[in-house]
Amino acid sequence: MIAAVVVDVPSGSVNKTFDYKVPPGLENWAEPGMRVIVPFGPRKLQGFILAVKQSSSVKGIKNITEILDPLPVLTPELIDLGQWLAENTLSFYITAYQAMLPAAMKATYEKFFTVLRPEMLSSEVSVLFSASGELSLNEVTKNHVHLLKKLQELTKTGVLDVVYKVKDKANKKKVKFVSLGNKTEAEELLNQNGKRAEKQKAVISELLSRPPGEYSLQEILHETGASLSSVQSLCKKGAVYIEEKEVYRDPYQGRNIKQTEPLPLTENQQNAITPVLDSIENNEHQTILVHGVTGSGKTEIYLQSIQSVLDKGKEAIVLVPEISLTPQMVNRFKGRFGSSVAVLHSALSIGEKYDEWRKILRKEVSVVVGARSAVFAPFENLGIVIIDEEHESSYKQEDHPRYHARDVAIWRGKYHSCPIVLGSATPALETYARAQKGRYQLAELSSRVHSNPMPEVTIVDMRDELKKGNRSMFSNELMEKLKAGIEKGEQSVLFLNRRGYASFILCRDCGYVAQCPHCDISLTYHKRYGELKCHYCGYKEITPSACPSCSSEHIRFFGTGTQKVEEELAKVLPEARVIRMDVDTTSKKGSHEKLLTSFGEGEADILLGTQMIAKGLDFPKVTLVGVLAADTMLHLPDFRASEKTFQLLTQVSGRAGRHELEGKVIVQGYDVEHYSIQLASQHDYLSFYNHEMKTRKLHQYPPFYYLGLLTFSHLELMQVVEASEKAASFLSKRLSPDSLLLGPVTSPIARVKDRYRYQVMIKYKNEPELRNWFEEIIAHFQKDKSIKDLQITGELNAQTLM
Ligand SMILES: Nc1ncnc2c1ncn2[C@@H]1O[C@H](COP(=O)(O)OP(=O)(O)OP(=O)(O)O)[C@@H](O)[C@H]1O
Ligand SMILES: [Zn+2]
Repeated sequence: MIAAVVVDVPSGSVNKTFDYKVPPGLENWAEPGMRVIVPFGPRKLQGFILAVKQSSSVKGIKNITEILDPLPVLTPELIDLGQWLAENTLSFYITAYQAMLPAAMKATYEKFFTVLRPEMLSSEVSVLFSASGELSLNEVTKNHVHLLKKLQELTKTGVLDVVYKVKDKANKKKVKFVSLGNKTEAEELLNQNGKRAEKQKAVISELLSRPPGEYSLQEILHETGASLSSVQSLCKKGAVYIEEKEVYRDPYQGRNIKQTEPLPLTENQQNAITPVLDSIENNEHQTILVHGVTGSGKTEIYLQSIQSVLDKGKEAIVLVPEISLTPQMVNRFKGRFGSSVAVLHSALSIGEKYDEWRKILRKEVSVVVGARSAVFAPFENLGIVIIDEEHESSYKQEDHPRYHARDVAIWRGKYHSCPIVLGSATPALETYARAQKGRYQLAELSSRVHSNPMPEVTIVDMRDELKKGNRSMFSNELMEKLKAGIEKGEQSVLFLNRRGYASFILCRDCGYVAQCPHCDISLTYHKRYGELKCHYCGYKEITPSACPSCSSEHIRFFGTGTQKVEEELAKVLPEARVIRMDVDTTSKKGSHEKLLTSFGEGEADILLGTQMIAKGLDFPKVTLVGVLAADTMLHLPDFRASEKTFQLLTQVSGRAGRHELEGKVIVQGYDVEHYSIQLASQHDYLSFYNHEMKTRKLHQYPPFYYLGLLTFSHLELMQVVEASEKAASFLSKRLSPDSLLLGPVTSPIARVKDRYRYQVMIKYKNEPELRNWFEEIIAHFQKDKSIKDLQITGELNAQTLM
């Protein structure tokens, strides 16, 4: 039996499968989708079996060394998907497959010495080896460095061998359980006297008082105050059993989640859910855009769609943006579907993620709620994929493999003949355009569930406030409304748009701005640590007390951070109880949830925060939303700047007046005439869409054109210039007349980590060969020995130009 294996070497020359023999003992075991260890040149590497066959045309093939999985970790579907993914994102097969699995399963190797000829070992060396004849290199370098040279010699002369083993990053969690052993033995113990026996008796009585079964040893120790050794001696006497078992780490353990029943749908919801239910009923793939204003009850539509998928014995994936994967959101799914829900997001530890993922693989759950990569959940009977806030840029991975979760979902929807539901109050332009063209079905929810109107929005031009003599960061109207809210016992959300609003250090005398010495970007000020930090490479320095350029002392922190807003608030509204949510206050695990819970329980009047409070929150008492600096994102060098501004303003505004109380929104900024701000304040998605589509058409941007992007980076400027010029001229000879070639030009961020960056952009409608040309260019420079260390990334459908 022969296995075709892709190995863990991300390089163009090995981006294919290699044939290996399956040793006789393993023939009944080896299956496509399993991870294996194979010899590769002098190394042993991890790989995936993609196919098995009877014979190979390759001569002298080697044996598989080890099979790592008892069952395949990639389903046949995922094996196909990985191939498609690699080809469409210009990445290596191995990278695509690894992206589908939890990080814990990615290979890290530990080297071991093993003994081939024990009789040749001196006693000094032989004692180091474990009973199984292994000694890890790690152990040697830590504790027996002086023997390293000797061990290497022994390896050269064939006394020892070196093997590579994959280290399981997520050591399975084991827990000790205790249960009652021999009952007469135990009861007899209760009658004994003696001080030491007291604790043992307590353990016995505790176990006798409970229904027969296994109880966590830790819990029993805690309950009885007994020590581990006293339970161990009970165990020796046969009165109890101690057993160690593998358990799942459950991040949601002990949480009290209220079960919810399906709500009777409103007429609007009924209309919107119909195409979804039809698609489920008919086992027919459809992509359905649920375009519903904020608070229109999209989540209830998701929940009831999932219910009907589960009723058919199928499985569901729900994707939510990382940032809104809040406990509030998770509880809505756990509250309806209980323990059949697995949750995957980046706040979980590597081990927790691995455990959640194994529940999916073992078919112990049928619903997954997770961020982007949950789209690869290894379900085999998928009945629906729901993408909430489908316009969010976090659904695009900006690293290899550069996939968009929406594309992957639709691929899987076709494979399983099931619906893909895209939900948003502000769909991406691309998505809405497809819905208008009929490629997606459109379901509209134009009003809120509770029959209150959309909140009224007032736009305040802060230049006018300044003219009126108001120098604070809050307009008069916002102040009044905040005060009124506190008096009425209602709550407010204050949103500070941080993106594009760097807090930088500026010299008021010479205009010097502190810049990263390795990247063309200004350093961000972190008050808490008194340091300046580069968000691209992590470079840090102490905040200077005088200007490094002109020595002036008037060097000051500029820009507005949430901390500054909080300080200001304390001055002008001392009576307000404020909860601040930003990266600083939520860095500790669980703090995010704590802050939101206490806000939900009315322990604060104002929730102040950044992007992380813009979405998904549903608090009935919030009647006022204030937006500080609505316009900052408009000036980013990004053709989606207007779209992102519109989406964000709509989302934040949507937090106000979601239930019985009426909502009010105040939007502050300097460039407030901009159509994205004006139309967001009128809750007018369609006009925004039409306006923005005209702009995109005029400037030949998506969705009218795809953006192909080749980015070159190198430590030397001349190298990137030359290489990108070569690539541009190669492409210009081949592109169809309808396509546009732009560049080479410097990237919007011209240097990152000391590497200069240049890019070539292609705007195209139909260019079936583009992928091959990109691959050719990349392969060409990989082979070219005269340019070392040139990095090229290619994208066929770039989302940003950064
Ligand atoms: N049919 C219904 N009857 C009563 N209440 C409902 C119904 N459907 C939804 N709701 C409630 O209405 C509120 C708003 O719904 P939901 O949060 O799902 O809106 P949404 O469309 O997801 O909004 P957003 O886009 O702002 O997140 C929630 O508190 C939800 O429980
Ligand atoms: Zn930097």
